[in-house]
Formats: sequence, C-alpha cells, structure tokens
Amino acid sequence: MESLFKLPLVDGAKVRILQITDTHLFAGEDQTLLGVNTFRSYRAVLDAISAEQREVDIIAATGDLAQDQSVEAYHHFAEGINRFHAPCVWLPGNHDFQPAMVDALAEAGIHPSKQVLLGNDWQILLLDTQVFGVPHGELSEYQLDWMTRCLDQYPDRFTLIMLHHHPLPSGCTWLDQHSLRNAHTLATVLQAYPQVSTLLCGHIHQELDLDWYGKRLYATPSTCVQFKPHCTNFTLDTLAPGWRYLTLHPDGRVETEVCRLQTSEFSPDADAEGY
Ligand SMILES: Nc1ncnc2c1ncn2[C@@H]1O[C@@H]2COP(=O)(O)O[C@H]2[C@H]1O
Ligand SMILES: [Fe+2]
Repeated sequence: MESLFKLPLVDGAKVRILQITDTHLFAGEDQTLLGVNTFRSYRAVLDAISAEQREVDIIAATGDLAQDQSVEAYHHFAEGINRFHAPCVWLPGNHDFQPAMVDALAEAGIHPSKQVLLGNDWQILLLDTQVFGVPHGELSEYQLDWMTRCLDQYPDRFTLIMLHHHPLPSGCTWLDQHSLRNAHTLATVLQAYPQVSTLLCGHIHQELDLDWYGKRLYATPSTCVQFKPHCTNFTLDTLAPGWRYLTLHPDGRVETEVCRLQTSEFSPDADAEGY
C-alpha cells in the first residue's frame, strides 16, 4: 500500500475538503457521454469552483475519472486539478483502469496515498471497491483488513471513509444492482469504530444524505450527467453538474454542502437508455 500522506494544519483548524466525482473523461476533448461533453462540463465545474474562491485544504476524487480507460483522460483530469494549490487524493471507480490511472496521476504529482492524516484530529481512508470489468462494487478482504489496521492505528482520530460504490439502496432500482455487494460486512466492521461517523461516495450521479447503521452516508453529483432519483429503470436527470464541500471540525462534527453549475448547457440526451 502506498505511503501515508500527512497534511499539516494549524492546531485546532477545521479541514476543508472539495469532492469531485465521476468526471467520465475521454482521451478526446470533443467526446461525449449521453450527449454531454465531459471535458467541457469538468472544466465548467472547475471554473465555477475557482470563481467561488473558497479555501480548500484537500481535494478528493471519488472514482470514474475516465470513461475510456485512456492515459490521456487521466492527463485531462490532472491538468484540471493542478490549477488548484490544494493536494488531491483519489480512489478508483468501476470504469477506471488502474494501470493507466496510477501512473498518469502520479506523473502529474497527484498523490497515490489512500491514508491521509489531516492535522491532529482527522484521517481519511480511501477504499478501492472496484471489481474489474463489472459495474457493481465489492471490498476485498485485503481492503477490509487494511481499513481495520488504519482505524486501529489511530483510534484517537475521527475518520472519514471514502469509496466509489454506494453501500445502501439509493432508491434507483437499476443503480442498486450496481451497489457495494458486501456492504453488510463493512457495516459490521464499522460498528466497532465510533470514530467513523461519515462515509462519502460517488457512482450514483445524484445527491444523497442518508443514515446508514447510525453513520451518515453522502453521495455527490457527477461533474457530467445526472441520474434521476427514485427510478426503476435507467433515467437521466436535467439537473446541472455538481460537486461537494465538506468541513471536518476538530470535535468530530461534519458540515457539508452540494453546489451545482447555474446553467442548462450540459443537459444530456433525453432519450438515452444507457451506456
Ligand atoms: N440502462 C442501464 N441499465 C443498467 N445499468 C446501466 C445502464 N446504463 C449504464 N449502466 C451501468 O450503470 C452504471 C452506473 O454508473 P457508472 O457511471 O458507474 O456506469 C454505469 C453503467 O455501467
Ligand atoms: Fe461508477
């Protein structure tokens, strides 16, 4: 496993996180997913974030960064992120191709570490739920053991868990067949760790804020196409691309907010039936 990443912070400072997810970039800047140019929607999201001028300590990218498994797509991702001063960490989604992803992002200076210590009060753990070649997720025994070791290593730190796949029913039947298959095992392990109050995921291309076995689960809009909540079959939403901010307080409280572009420029094909 990659080295530990330590982000020094002033004593007692809050940790400010920006989450970017499901960018679905291609090698070509003109390529589209369901009628949306994902390169342009990603750029528009980054422009809007820059314009907000909010202070961010770390950026977390929660998977499906590339749609076509290409090295170039990861270069596009990195070029976008590197305009910010804050370091970026990432985890893979079902569409990612880790052999290309690891090298391309590392070459661009984007940290491969999956355990991040933030100041004195918090850590982030970034889990790999990918089962290569299929849309659903699963945590390997290795991932579960590694997570447990990290939690045991720092029992006095509050811990935010990040993963690509949603561990609970999202309310969209077609998406819930692609969820984290062994979510119950994760829940059982986490019951022993009250310092984990919050989990953060991507994958479902919609905002979600739910209680999961006494923990809080947040999901975040994609920077490209959006899926409509509470649908049985594949249905796109007309909501604009989005992103999420989280603030981790030294007393363990988590505040969070989802933002979206203020434009209808990135509306998808209304009659698309999947990809
Ligand atoms: N019509 C569909 N029915 C079921 N699953 C789909 C459909 N279209 C796409 N998918 C899969 O569902 C996944 C949900 O989000 P992803 O971006 O991970 O990638 C998507 C595809 O792998
Ligand atoms: Fe996904």
